[in-house]
Amino acid sequence: MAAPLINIKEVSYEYEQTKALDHISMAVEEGDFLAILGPNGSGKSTLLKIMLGLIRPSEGSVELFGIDSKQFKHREWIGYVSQKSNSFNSAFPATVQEVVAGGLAKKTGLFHKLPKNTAKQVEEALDAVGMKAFMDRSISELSGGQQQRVFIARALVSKPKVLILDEPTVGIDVQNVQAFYDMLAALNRERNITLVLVTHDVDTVTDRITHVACLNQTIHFHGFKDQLHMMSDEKREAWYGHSVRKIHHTEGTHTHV
Ligand SMILES: Nc1ncnc2c1ncn2[C@@H]1O[C@H](COP(=O)(O)OP(=O)(O)OP(=O)(O)O)[C@@H](O)[C@H]1O
Repeated sequence: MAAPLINIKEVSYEYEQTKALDHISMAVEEGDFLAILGPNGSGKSTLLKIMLGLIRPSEGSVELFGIDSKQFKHREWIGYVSQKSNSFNSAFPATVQEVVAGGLAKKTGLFHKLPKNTAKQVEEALDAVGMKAFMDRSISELSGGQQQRVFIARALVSKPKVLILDEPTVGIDVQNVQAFYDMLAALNRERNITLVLVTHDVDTVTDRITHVACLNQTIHFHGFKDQLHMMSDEKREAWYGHSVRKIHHTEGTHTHV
């Protein structure tokens, strides 16, 4: 069996005053569409930074594509869309295709006119997120949800195998959240991109996701999304605290907490 794309082994992480992660073990397999869920301050961003190799665990180890993360050289295999990617200066003068091409800038350097091959890659990435028609528009003219799609295209342009998204639906209105998840699901299924997304909004978990990890310093549940309702009351309480409504699974549509 192929090695997991991301394998977190007994990882703990401590900031100066705070223990953010406590002996976390979890694996992300090729083809997973995983949502990491947890309340504010539960360690979600810290876990992402560990997966991305931005910080090193205080204890434990991480393997990426079967290689110890300290030796791992193919950072371009892991794309990242940060929480703040679309909170840029709204007067930013770039076009959509320039923003997406920026995802290749490390490889190609800065350019005034896109080389032919780059232009094709940019077009493909925009097509994957349903934004090809907006190629020549100024990024500042787009809605929050459209900008988020463009930033996903920017991460996709270097053809990552895994895409990690930190709270991608923030700033997208309720009516468009489902369409946004449809787009992510198409990337997952049709383009075989493994997806890991983080959110504290449990209501955004939809049928599109295959796996769920419930994090609050430790992992309280990790498995198929359909089994989430089997989590015991004690576990749920320990995970999310007192404000949690009981998880129920309604005719295979949404999973609410
Ligand atoms: N740079 C830092 N220095 C010190 N403590 C930090 C730092 N970053 C995070 N922490 C602490 O570590 C814990 C986990 O934070 P983290 O940002 O990983 O949580 P989160 O689940 O992503 O939260 P949110 O949903 O609010 O974004 C919190 O108690 C936080 O205060």
